Amino acid sequence: MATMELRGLRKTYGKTTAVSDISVDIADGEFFVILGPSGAGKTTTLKSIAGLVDVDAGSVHIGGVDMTRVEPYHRNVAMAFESYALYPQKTVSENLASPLKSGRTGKYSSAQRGERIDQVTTTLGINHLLQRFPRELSNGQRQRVALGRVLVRPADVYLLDEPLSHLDAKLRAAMRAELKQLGQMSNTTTVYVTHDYQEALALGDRIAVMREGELVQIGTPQEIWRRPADTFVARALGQPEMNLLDAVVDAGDGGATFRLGDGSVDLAVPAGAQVSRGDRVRVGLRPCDLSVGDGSAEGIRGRVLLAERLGRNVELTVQAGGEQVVVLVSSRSGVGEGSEVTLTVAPDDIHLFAAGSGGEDTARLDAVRTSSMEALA
Ligand SMILES: Nc1ncnc2c1ncn2[C@@H]1O[C@H](COP(=O)(O)OP(=O)(O)OP(=O)(O)O)[C@@H](O)[C@H]1O
Repeated sequence: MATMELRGLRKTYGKTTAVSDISVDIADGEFFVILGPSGAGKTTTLKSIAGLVDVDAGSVHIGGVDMTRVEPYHRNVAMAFESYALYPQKTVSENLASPLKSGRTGKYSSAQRGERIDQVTTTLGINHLLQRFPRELSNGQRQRVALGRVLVRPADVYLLDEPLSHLDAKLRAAMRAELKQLGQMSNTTTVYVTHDYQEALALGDRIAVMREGELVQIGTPQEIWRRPADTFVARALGQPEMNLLDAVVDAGDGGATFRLGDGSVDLAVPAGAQVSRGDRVRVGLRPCDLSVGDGSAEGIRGRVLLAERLGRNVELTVQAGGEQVVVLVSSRSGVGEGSEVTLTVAPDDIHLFAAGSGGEDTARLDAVRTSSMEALA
């Protein structure tokens, strides 16, 4: 257990800046998730904490101690990689026991080792595999054993790099719950890297969204979901992605009207957004926040172009003015292709971003710095 402070971390590889300026305080026992697309710098950040890369600038403090130039072995940090390294000639049981026999963990009695292995194997659902050799495991099983090898070892900090990436969707969802429970039980500070927003929302005490080497927003799952700081964060959370519709404000101050394409839509301006008549904006609407009524109701009028079944839901693509709006409805709603519909949304679910040209990401107009960002300032 330990607090962790990262200050101004920077790592470049030739002309590539993998991590450009990362600062964050992570609390003792916190489950901290870094969410970002491929190449954002997530793994480099973890390796910087573990001491597996030499940072060009900045510092890493663990438990209040400056670890920036300390050898990885002396940091008391355990890291799980996406690739799953196991000893091929040892059984699963022996693979799990070996981290407890070496170095600073060598002090554990065999009873304590047994207890620890039991706890981790139960959580990861791998007790039945203990006598097998790695070659007798599926990729998903091997990944769980590799994760087990990291988690059996008591450490100040666990660094987990996409540890569920090789599991099928059902097992991933089950393991999310188990991992969360294990994190709470062991109360060990954990930094967890993923590009799966559902995993981030389910697991994180806080989430940092990363883009091109920088942390764009840090906040609780609720803060990041409710108030994404810009359109990049908004699009990173949710599948299908948030609709971003170009609009013009018809009347500012309070209940405004937006012109969407050639139609007008009454949408309340989110509290705190400074907009006036004539301003160009991007209105963000999550597909799951839109309700579909028949064409006679008030709201965004449109026609269903496409209805695609996704399990229990149907994804509708609605042509509304010059815009296409994606909506997620229950398959029982009975709305099909060609239907005339009206889309409505609760005022709280309207996100307003600055206008942009060429599709670049733009900032939230009612942006408030989240508590966690303020703590850093
Ligand atoms: N050893 C290296 N040599 C050169 N470039 C590197 C090296 N490691 C990482 N990079 C580059 O640094 C950037 C960040 O890489 P990193 O692996 O940290 O991203 P990531 O967010 O973990 O991506 P992924 O989700 O694909 O694992 C990328 O552009 C990558 O190509």
